[in-house]
Amino acid sequence: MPSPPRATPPGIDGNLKHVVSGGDDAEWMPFETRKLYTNAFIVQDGKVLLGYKKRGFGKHKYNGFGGKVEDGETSQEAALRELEEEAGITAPLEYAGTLLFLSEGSDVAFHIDIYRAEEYSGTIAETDEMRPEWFALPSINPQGPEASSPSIPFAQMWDTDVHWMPLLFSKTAFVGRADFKREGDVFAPHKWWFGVSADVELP
Ligand SMILES: Nc1[nH]c(=O)nc2c1ncn2[C@H]1C[C@H](O)[C@@H](COP(=O)(O)OP(=O)(O)OP(=O)(O)O)O1
Repeated sequence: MPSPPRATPPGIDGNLKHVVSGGDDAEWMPFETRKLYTNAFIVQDGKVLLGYKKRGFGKHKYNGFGGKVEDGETSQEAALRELEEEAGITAPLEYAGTLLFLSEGSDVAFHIDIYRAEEYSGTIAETDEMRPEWFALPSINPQGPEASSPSIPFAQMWDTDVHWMPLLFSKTAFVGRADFKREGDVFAPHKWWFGVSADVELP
């Protein structure tokens, strides 16, 4: 029997409606402070641009392009700067959602504002940090040109991204939280919750 939806976790606000949640019954991890980050995705012609992270935390995973919001910057300014620094392009980024990410052993919660755009300018370029690659969305037309791109490599991404990416692709603003436990060198998801504003009609 599916378990009932969990209550909205601590640290995320608003009048929200549950979409998906899971994990074990342990408490949500406590945190002292919140650090602001960004993550940006280009979604175009049935494909999404992801970057293979070559160094740093999250190395060897595919992700959007992003990083820390610096002092004096808005999150959107940071998202534009990071997209340019990591993929060499600029884009009319629009807010798409917020993810609160916690990892065992740290009292800092990463508050990640997620952005998307359907067009970009400039030439996509590999950088020291990221190798950009296009992947076909799950809902592609098998006869379309996008079908020649590989499928999104969820097995090589942060494990809970598979739960919110459909909301990103359907342009449904979402909010969620994912707590990860440390298992040796790797981080394993232990509890997650994603939702949307209570007045949103889900596709
Ligand atoms: N798609 C994603 N799903 C997820 O669950 N957690 C993510 C995530 N993208 C980033 N995180 C978490 C993990 C990581 O600790 C933190 C910061 O992520 P980033 O890799 O974007 O930042 P960087 O350390 O590269 O920052 P900069 O050095 O400023 O570029 O946010």
